[in-house]
Parts: sequence; C-alpha cells; structure tokens
Amino acid sequence: MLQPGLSENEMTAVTPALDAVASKEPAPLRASVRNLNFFYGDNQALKGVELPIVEGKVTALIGPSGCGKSTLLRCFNRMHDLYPGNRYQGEIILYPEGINIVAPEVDPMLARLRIGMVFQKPNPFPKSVYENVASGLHIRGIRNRSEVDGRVEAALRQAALWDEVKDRLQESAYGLSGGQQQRLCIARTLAPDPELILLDEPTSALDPIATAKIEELMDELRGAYTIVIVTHNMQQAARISDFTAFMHLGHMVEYDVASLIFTNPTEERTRSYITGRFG
Ligand SMILES: Nc1ncnc2c1ncn2[C@@H]1O[C@H](COP(=O)(O)OP(=O)(O)OP(=O)(O)O)[C@@H](O)[C@H]1O
Repeated sequence: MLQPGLSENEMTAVTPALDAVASKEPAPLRASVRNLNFFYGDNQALKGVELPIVEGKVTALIGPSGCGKSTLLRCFNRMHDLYPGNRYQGEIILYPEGINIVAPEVDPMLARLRIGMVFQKPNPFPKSVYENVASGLHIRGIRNRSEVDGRVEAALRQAALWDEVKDRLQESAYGLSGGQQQRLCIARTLAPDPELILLDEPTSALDPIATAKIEELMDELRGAYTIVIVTHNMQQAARISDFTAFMHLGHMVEYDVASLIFTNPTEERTRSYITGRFG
C-alpha cells in the first residue's frame, strides 16, 4: 500500500511487492507521481498524490465525481498549462530518463509528444480517416510517404479498425460511427508510438457493443503500451486494469493490484465506494 510521501527507494521497494502479488515478475516503472499538488487558482484539486505507473500495465483511476481523476490525468500531458492561474507542485517523473514533466522549465510539448491522450467524446479532426492517423506523425516530422502509409495501417490494425475503414481511408472521419471514431482516436494516439497513453472515460459516450470493442482493444494493447484510464464504471476497472488507484477529495486513498482493490481493499472509504455506498 502506498502512503503519501514515499521516497524513491521506498517506491521501488513497494512496486516489486505489488508485482509479487500480481505476476511475480519485476515491474519497471514508466512514470511515477510524487507528492503532486495541483491548483486551479486558489482551488487545490490534488493533494500530495503518489502513484506509480507500471510499464506495460493498465492502471485505472477511480473515485467519486470531483475527486480529481481528470485533473491528475491532465497533469501528465500538461493540458492545464493552456489556462492561466493553474499551478503544479511536486513531480511526475517519466522514465527512463527520470525527468520531472511538470517542472516549469520543462517544455509542455515534450510531454504532449511523448504521452498520448484519448478523451471522453470521440474528437476526430475534420479530415479524412487517413489524415487523422497521419497527423501525429506529420507533427513529429515523419513525412516519408511509405513510412507514413505503413504506420497508419499498423495503427488502424492495432485499434481493430483497419478492416472497417481500409476502403474508405480518404473519406471524412465524421462519416464513421461513434465507436469507430473513438477507435480512430485511439489509432491516432498509437501511430506515433507514445510512451504512455491516457484515456479519460473513453467509453462513456459509447453503446455496450462499442464499449466491449474498446475494452478488448485495451486488453490487446496491454504489454506493448502503458495505459492509464479514468473510469466511472467499476466493472470496467475490475475487468481491464492491472492496478487500480482510488481517489477521494484530491487525495490518493489507496493503490493496489486491481484484484485486491475489488475484493479486499484496505481502506474503508475504498470499500464504501466500490460497494456503491457513496459516490
Ligand atoms: N477548470 C477548473 N477550474 C476550477 N476548478 C476546477 C476546474 N476543473 C475541475 N475543478 C475542480 O477540481 C476538482 C477535481 O475535478 P476533476 O474534474 O478532476 O474531478 P473528477 O474526479 O475527474 O470528476 P468527474 O468524475 O466528475 O469527471 C473538483 O472540485 C472540480 O470542481
């Protein structure tokens, strides 16, 4: 169990312990949140948050409305920098270099280029299916036509969308269904091969069949990608996450192997939330 204020040594000591429960294999970290505070002006939305992000695993953030899940997710790609008055304190360390991506001297573009994000509502660009997926490659200076073609196809295949769109690559993305648009947004995120993928309630605007497809997809991406997902859906978190973090009122209350959080949480607040007694 993580408690606020763990040092780096303590954090790395905790992770193998968690992993011993999960898979008995070592667990390299892709990122680690350390004593993170975040302020919207005078409103402190995150309070001393600690969270390890294990490489190649799915970490779910759960908690009642307003607890800070989306705020935490948006710190990872410095989205809050787009609005004046927002302030970070503390660290989100990205490995292997160990850079603190919320440090003021670090360019927010660095985080945005290395960390991909998928939002609640599918938000394709008003462009063709092909251009949507190619756009992230173009931004990174990848323009060689055959390389771009190959990576667009690979990303669409990874997002389980290729068979449905291979004959309409030049058509507008707006012609796709909501579920297809969301898989397109995932393909757009995957194409540049991000080090971390953030998903903010990616299925909340989708029907059960489209939701099941996205969940299957996440299962397939596990291992190759490191994923952090915010979800309100407890069954979804239990189904798809390897690790689950429960937040309340801006605090990280409990983090553990998902199977433990959903069967035998340590904290009473976690138990109340997952059994539907509040939130
Ligand atoms: N732009 C903003 N300006 C000021 N306060 C904000 C802003 N966005 C969010 N907050 C506040 O920060 C806190 C955390 O909000 P956040 O959206 O991160 O919660 P959440 O857990 O993602 O909620 P939900 O599950 O409802 O999406 C809340 O008290 C919220 O009112």
